[in-house]
Amino acid sequence: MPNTTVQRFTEQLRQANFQTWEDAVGHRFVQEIFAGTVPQPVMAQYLIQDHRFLDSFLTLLGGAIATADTFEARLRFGRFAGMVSGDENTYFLRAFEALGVTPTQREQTPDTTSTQGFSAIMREAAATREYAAILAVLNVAEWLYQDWATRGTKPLPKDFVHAEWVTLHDNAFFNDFVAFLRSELDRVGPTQQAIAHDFFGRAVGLELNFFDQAYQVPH
Ligand SMILES: Cc1ncc(CO)c(N)n1
Repeated sequence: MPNTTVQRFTEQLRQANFQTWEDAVGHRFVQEIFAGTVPQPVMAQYLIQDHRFLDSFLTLLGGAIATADTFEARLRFGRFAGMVSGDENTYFLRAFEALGVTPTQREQTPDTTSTQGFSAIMREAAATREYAAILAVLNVAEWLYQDWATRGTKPLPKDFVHAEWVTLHDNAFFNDFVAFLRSELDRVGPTQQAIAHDFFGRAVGLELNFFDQAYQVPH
């Protein structure tokens, strides 16, 4: 019997980048987060870089608020921007404190090439003013993180720096938001396939590089 199942558009995007996606969600960093064994210099480097990622990410969310075609979508992006600017940002500040990362260290650490790459692709996606392009990057950032965070084994490590990095990406609010992002891209992506594939594929590559580059510090 012919297989007549039509895959969701977001599933097609993931399949088109399957190996890179799997390499990212199964990365050593993810394994060590669940084991509670990420070396301190690696966690510090990762979070310094990721706090900058968050800044560009908020720019992209602003683009989503501006280009979404429904009020309901704008409200959801607005609520998510509130969470990122609140709970998630305070996690970073508490983690820097616990890891002994000083403001000077944060300032003096240069951007890695993947941080620069993320900043550039998020600004590029926002500048297209194409909702599908913006959604493609948002989907990778949030869905790929939800995927690794929900695949790991419980119980979580005791240390909040490790445990909370999992729970920030595996909770009811976050899971709902990822479901919303996917349904939006399933809805608007099929008429914007080329741009959606382009941004999605590049963002998956950057996610893998981002994990790799956290280990490019002495540890
Ligand atoms: C690099 C990266 N990708 C995705 C997320 C999830 O928002 C994050 N915090 N950092």
